[in-house]
Amino acid sequence: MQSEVILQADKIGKYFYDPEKFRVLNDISFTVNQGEFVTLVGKSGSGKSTLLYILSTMDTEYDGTLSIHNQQITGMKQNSLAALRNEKIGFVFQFHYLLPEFSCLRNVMIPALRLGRYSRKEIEERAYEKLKMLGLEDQALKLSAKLSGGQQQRVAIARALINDPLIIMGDEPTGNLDSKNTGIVFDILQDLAHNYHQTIVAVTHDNDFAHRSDRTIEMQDGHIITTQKQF
Ligand SMILES: Nc1ncnc2c1ncn2[C@@H]1O[C@H](COP(=O)(O)OP(=O)(O)OP(=O)(O)O)[C@@H](O)[C@H]1O
Repeated sequence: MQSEVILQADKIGKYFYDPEKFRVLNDISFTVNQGEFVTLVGKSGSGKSTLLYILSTMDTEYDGTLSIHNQQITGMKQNSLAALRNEKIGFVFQFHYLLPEFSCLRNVMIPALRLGRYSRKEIEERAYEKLKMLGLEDQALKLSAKLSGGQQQRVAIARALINDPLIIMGDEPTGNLDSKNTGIVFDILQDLAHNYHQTIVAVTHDNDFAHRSDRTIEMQDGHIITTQKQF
């Protein structure tokens, strides 16, 4: 069965001024299919975060075109983009950005409350389901600040999943974790991709993490230099 294309970047380019104009991304083209777990790697300064920011629809100043699930994103108005982002993209960052005064359940509910598609009761049930999927059902009512770093990152993954996003974007999702928790978070992401067809694109500096993903896209000086399947 042919997988659907979830993300398509076509000749993405970007300039910064520092203070002279310089090209930070040049002619970046690739596609990501449903259920693929792709990592973006490359030396510091190669343009990974800049690219992820564009792919996440947060930066709209670039050349080329970006499509998500065959919908052209480039040129969309900011308010439509914000709605699309909340509904279709889940984010997992290096730092979990959970609200410490709220329970884990409440933290996970937030993007769904913002989306406004489900009743509060349904949202609560969905949030509980996602926490259960990540082995955190016993922690649901605890304050997020009371959890360990690894558990907090799993709550952040549950929050990223609450609206059943088309794609999860990770910006160093294990950058703040020890090796044991890195392994746990990697296994969760891989399970989501392989068993739930969740599409994932993550920037990482962790070679081991990258080598275990389905495909690495390596960047150098704003170009893609290799894109290789991992076996
Ligand atoms: N807002 C900005 N204004 C000017 N230059 C910038 C800006 N943001 C990033 N840069 C420059 O663009 C280049 C790419 O930066 P980027 O953060 O995308 O790299 P990266 O590969 O993610 O690096 P790291 O691995 O260190 O996070 C670098 O030379 C950086 O200094």
